[in-house]
Amino acid sequence: MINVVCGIIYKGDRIFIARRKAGKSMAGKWEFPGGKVERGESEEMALKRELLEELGMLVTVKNKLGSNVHAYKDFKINLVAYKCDFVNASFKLTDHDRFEWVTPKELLNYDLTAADIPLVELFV
Ligand SMILES: Nc1nc2c([nH]c(=O)n2[C@H]2C[C@H](O)[C@@H](COP(=O)(O)OP(=O)(O)OP(=O)(O)O)O2)c(=O)[nH]1
Repeated sequence: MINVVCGIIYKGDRIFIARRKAGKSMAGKWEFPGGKVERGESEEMALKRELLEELGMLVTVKNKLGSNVHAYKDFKINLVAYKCDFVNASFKLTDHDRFEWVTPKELLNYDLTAADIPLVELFV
């Protein structure tokens, strides 16, 4: 099982989502950004590190919203979601090719990764 942490990043009433770029696994799918938790790292540390690396983004990590275990064809992930408040960002994208700030209701209009869809119910 792979432990992945992602941020439900709020700016006012909108949430940040980003599209995985060509060449990545699940290219073209939208996600809540984040990444794999490394050995010795807390989930909060991993999330802050990944957001800085992938988006040049600084957030305040708040409470854990929930998690979802999803079995893809080749691997299984435990995707843990934390509520975050946006602070600032350079938006220099390394792993994504688009991003949007959307209302919770708009989220399901995007082609999210399969693991993300049950998470949406936690905050819509
Ligand atoms: N960050 C993030 N990853 C997600 C979400 N939903 C989902 O299935 N994933 C998957 C995609 C990846 O298999 C894994 C996250 O790893 P990652 O994107 O940090 O992977 P990586 O940099 O090592 O690159 P790659 O091997 O996936 O190409 O979790 C999500 O909402 N956010």
